[in-house]
Amino acid sequence: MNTDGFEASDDKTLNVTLNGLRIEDEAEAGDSNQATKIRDLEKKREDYLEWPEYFMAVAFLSAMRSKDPCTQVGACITDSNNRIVGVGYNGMPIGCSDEILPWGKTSLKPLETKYMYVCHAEMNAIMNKNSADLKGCTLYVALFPCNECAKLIIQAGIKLVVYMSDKHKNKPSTEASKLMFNMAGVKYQQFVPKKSKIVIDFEEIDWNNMSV
Ligand SMILES: O=c1ccn([C@H]2C[C@H](O)[C@@H](COP(=O)(O)O)O2)c(=O)[nH]1
Ligand SMILES: [Zn+2]
Repeated sequence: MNTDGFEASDDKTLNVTLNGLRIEDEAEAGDSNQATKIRDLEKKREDYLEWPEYFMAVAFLSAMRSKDPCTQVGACITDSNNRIVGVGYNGMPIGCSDEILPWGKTSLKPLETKYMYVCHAEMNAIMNKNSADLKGCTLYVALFPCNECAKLIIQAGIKLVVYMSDKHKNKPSTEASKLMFNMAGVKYQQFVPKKSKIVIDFEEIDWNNMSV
């Protein structure tokens, strides 16, 4: 065996011993791509999701549950140990049929628009909490919270809001949220993704390269 842990055998098969396991490869001895690939399996991955990206991705995944035809919003609340303590997305209240309540927004009759009924993602994430309280927690959310959600966030004791888009930044509701956050000492910061894409392609998962 050479110093790389590779063993050239007579039949031109590359035999590699990793952690006591013999990995046999069809590649010719000296195939450096294959050698690099196998060596990479011994090192810690470097392209894993960092916490903020993971939590924002959970918020976006949750948004995919929303039945709102125009805007799907998701939220994810985490504690100081990086544990997820609540997730939510915009939807109709429990027991109120989302087949019957309206999803439109253009009717001149307020009762015939979704705005009268839909629970915002932030509200649902707070209500869905699985810990005793949310004091000192962080909320990851797709849109900068409206003033109603800002009140809930403050009352829940959440201390940091990480948002993706502030497309409503000129709306009075956003101004009110910021005013209240500033007064209450809730910090907010825009999320800057390090990866432009996070993809889960069930058909592309390479099970052969996983030890599960
Ligand atoms: O902070 C927010 C703001 C909005 N939402 C929800 C409420 C509605 O279901 C949609 C907004 O609908 P538009 O058609 O874009 O007016 O988003 C939320 O969950 N959180
Ligand atoms: Zn809201």
